[in-house]
Amino acid sequence: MTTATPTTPTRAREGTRIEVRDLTKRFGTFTAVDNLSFTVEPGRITGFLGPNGAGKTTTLRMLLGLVKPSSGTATIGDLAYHDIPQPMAVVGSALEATNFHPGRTGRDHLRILADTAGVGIQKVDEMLELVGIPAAARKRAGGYSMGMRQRLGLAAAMLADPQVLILDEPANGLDPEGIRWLRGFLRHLSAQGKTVLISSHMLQEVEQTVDDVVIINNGKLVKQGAMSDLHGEAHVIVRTTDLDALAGALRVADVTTELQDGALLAQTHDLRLIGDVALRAGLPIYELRQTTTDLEALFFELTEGTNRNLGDGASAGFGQGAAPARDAITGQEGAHA
Ligand SMILES: Nc1ncnc2c1ncn2[C@@H]1O[C@H](COP(=O)(O)OP(=O)(O)OP(=O)(O)O)[C@@H](O)[C@H]1O
Repeated sequence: MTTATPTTPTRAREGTRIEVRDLTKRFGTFTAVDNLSFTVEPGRITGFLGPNGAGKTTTLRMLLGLVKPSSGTATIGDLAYHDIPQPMAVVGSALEATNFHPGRTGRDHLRILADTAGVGIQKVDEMLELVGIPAAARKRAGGYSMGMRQRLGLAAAMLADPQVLILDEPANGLDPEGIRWLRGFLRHLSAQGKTVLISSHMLQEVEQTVDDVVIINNGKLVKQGAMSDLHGEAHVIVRTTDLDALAGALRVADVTTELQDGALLAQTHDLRLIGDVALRAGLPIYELRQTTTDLEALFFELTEGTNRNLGDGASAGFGQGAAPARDAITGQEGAHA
């Protein structure tokens, strides 16, 4: 049996993994990213989450070779971005939706990029079609809505059909229909085995889109895992006339319950089982539903109270974080890197 396995076919089969190991970025005395480690798997959509100023963009910029880490590594398919031979063919990224020259049409933007990436010009129209802005692409990007800029950014990222997609706040500025479209678009890509990493400062915004989450706060990892784990165990809330009688009947069916706000909270996700038990016990059902985790509350719990970007007296809501150390002139995070 031969042991010589060429690297590229193996990667193509297994997909390309993103690995962040002990990554730290200091801006002067301020630690924006603090010893961060996580992995992003191919064939899955991973949400990179954290409140404003948590260090998401800085991490993504280090992954894309735009900011030099103070220590640690960030690799894509085992290689640092600068070591990837044809990076645009491996990684597509959209970091800032506002980054387009306002006087240039969307189509011209893509043409220039296609040229740089050595991609045929026919790909430009194909991508514009794919992201749903073929008509708008003939207009100057300066007149684009935020949603249109997001779509153009996505088209640019996809031009060279990369294996890995890294998108900074791609849902920002999209209406509900746009978010639904984005979800379908990203699902399609992950189903092809592509590695998709998207950042967001709102868990709810991406909860139906992502398979996995990496949550950070103050530059540090708070949680990594499957989205389904965040939802926790499903329980059932059931309301009837005689809670004790139903609790007894459920105990016989091996379902434990506890009283909660005048209802029973049953340790199962099986609505039908509860309904059948109640029917057999001759008890009417007034309410029967699965409980769902309040993701906003969970996200708040994971990141609350300690947000370094919120000034005194500011409530720890999301979307309110100031970014005090951001470059005042360019607004670019990597400006001093
Ligand atoms: N070039 C820089 N110089 C100094 N501080 C910086 C620089 N770039 C980022 N920071 C600071 O690092 C912290 C992390 O910023 P970053 O933009 O990575 O956060 P984020 O999680 O992407 O936030 P947001 O959701 O607001 O985009 C912030 O406090 C920011 O002000």
